[in-house]
Amino acid sequence: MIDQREKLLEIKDLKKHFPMAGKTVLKAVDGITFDIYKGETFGLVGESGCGKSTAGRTIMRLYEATEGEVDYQGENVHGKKSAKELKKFNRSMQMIFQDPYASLNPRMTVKDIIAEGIDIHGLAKSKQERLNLVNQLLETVGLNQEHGNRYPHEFSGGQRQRIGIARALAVNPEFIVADEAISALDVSIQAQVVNLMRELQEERGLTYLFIAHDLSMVKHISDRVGVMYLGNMAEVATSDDLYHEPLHPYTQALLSAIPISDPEVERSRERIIIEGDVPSPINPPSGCRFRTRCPLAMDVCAKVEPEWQEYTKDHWVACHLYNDKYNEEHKARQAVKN
Ligand SMILES: Nc1ncnc2c1ncn2[C@@H]1O[C@H](COP(=O)(O)OP(=O)(O)OP(=O)(O)O)[C@@H](O)[C@H]1O
Repeated sequence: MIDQREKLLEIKDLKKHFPMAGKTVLKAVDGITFDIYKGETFGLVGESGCGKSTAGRTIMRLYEATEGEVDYQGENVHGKKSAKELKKFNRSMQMIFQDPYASLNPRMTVKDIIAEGIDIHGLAKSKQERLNLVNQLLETVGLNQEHGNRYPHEFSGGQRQRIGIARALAVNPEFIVADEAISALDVSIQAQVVNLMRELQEERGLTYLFIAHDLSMVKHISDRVGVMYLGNMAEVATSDDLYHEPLHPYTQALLSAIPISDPEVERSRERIIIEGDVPSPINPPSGCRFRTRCPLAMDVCAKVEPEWQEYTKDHWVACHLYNDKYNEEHKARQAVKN
């Protein structure tokens, strides 16, 4: 089953650097490599500022890549394209934002907001067809026709997110980047929006890149999860593997911070505290970027950047602990401790 998956996107050593004052450069995304399979939900997590949104936007071509490739069904979206090809990409990939209020034009009716993509891509032949499409979309996301004549401020956060989803669906995309799409909503509303997104995924075969800062949020939604740290990918695995057998010390620390409802288990488990703040992406640490906060850092971690390797099937990690050449030092230290 797993080997029949079709790659929708191949992200290859993707970099997005922002030029700052003088000659300084902010390395928001600094060489990430992973695939997204057709029909799956890929969760992307990490602390604030680690580059998740920038990665999502660069994958969608909202930002030009500094280096690397994003192959969408085998074609590099950052390569040279004709206007027609660009339009095709823009239609295939849509984005849902964290704050639907900020991303919905307050002066436009919901009907016109949803119809924007339909107009741009000429998907309706008449006014009536346009209206029919909008009404269908409103129903698809659990709103009704009458809502189309209202303005964004008349809706709750959850309803606004539904409008954002309807707007994204209007052009029949294959791939949707949901950037912290449910983070600002109440927990019960989050569940409703997630259920809607799941239903839409099943009905339309959608592929999601689901960005969130919180591992517990993506746990139930994602087929696979990528953990980012300071512009790099630390680990990618299936949700099950990531939650049950996390390899990277950063993932282990993030997971240990998720509260468990069973007080007995909660009391007995070991919490891994990550000391200090995330270093600056303008001047990231040498070698492994996590080493300044890593409880298991070895001498080599300051000198050599860890290789991105598939350690076990479908489980990728960038950490010297999983490289036989270097982990002798770790084993020796563990032996002394025990
Ligand atoms: N347009 C920009 N120009 C300059 N720097 C930027 C720009 N966008 C993001 N950054 C910087 O790039 C780094 C990564 O930001 P990004 O928003 O991608 O992180 P994130 O993981 O999505 O964080 P958050 O969850 O807080 O949105 C941060 O240091 C941020 O300040």
